[in-house]
Formats: sequence, structure tokens, C-alpha cells
Amino acid sequence: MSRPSVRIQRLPHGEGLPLPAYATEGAAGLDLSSALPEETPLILLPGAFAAVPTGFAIALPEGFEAQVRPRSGLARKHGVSVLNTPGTIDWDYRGELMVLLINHGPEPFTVTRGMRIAQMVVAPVTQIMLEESGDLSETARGSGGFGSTGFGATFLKK
Ligand SMILES: O=c1ccn([C@H]2C[C@H](O)[C@@H](COP(=O)(O)OP(=O)(O)OP(=O)(O)O)O2)c(=O)[nH]1
Repeated sequence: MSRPSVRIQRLPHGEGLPLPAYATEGAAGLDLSSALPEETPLILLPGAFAAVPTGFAIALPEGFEAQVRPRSGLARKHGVSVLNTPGTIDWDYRGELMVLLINHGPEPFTVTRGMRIAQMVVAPVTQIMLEESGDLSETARGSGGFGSTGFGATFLKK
């Protein structure tokens, strides 16, 4: 399958780090590593969050976005996640890819240089044109939401 090609720029403090990469043939996300200085790891106390640099910037093609998502292993083992998940990387952003890590776990968590802290999923995105209107098309749901269909098993009415 052909893959869109995306330019990536290594920033000075990303020197020596591996490029973001798919860990397996079928991985949806490229793993992002921490570009924190070797000598100053970050200690995230329980409940704390911080923006962690990755050492790279990318130029997504127009019509694409990237989502910064947690790694389930870090979440399961340590309660560490991405605060704004999924973080949105806009196609016109040329700054450093940052990961807003949060420690939901009960223990302090240390982030070291090179640690794979999140994953980045690239996906097509559609921009829309809003048309202001006095009324909207009718549907069976109407304005029902926030649990309006209940919480038990649902069966389609024939
Ligand atoms: O987890 C994230 C989220 C965002 N960004 C970068 C890329 C994105 O294109 C830019 C702006 O993000 P967003 O639109 O979510 O932030 P905002 O608070 O709306 O800021 P802005 O006014 O700059 O758009 O910040 C990251 O590096 N990591």
C-alpha cells in the first residue's frame, strides 16, 4: 500500500534519537520518544502534568492531521496518559511535536530521554463550510443525548 510521505525535521536536541516509528507492521501510530536532556529526567508526581519535547517537527500535507495518543502500556502499568488526548497536530504547524504527559498513577513517574511516551496517528481530515440556518433536518433522536437511550441493552424497534 502506498504511504503519503511526510517531511520530518530533527531539531538540535533531537540529535541521536530514533525517528518516530511504527513498532510493528500493523501499528496505527508512530511512537514518539522523549527528547528531554539525558542529565535532567522529568519526575512527574501523582496528578502532575508537563509538556515533553520530542526533538522533531513535521510538515503534514494539507488535508491531514496527526493525533497524539497515550501508549496503553504506560497507562496500564503506571497510570500515565496524555492530558489532552488526542492532541491535535494541525497540518500547518511547523513547531516541535510536544506531548502533554499526565501522571494519573499513585507513584511518581520518571520520564527519561529516549523513552517512548506516546504515539502519533496520522489521518485524513475534512474541513467543512458552515451554513447558518434557522432550522435543521429532523431525526428520530432529535436533541436527545447524554444517556437519553438508557444504559441497558438496546434493541432496534422494527
Ligand atoms: O498534543 C499536542 C497538541 C498540539 N500540539 C501543537 C500542534 C498543534 O498544531 C498546535 C496547536 O494545538 P491546538 O490547536 O490543540 O492548540 P490551541 O490551544 O488551540 O492553540 P492555537 O491557538 O495555537 O491553535 O500545538 C502539539 O505539539 N502537541
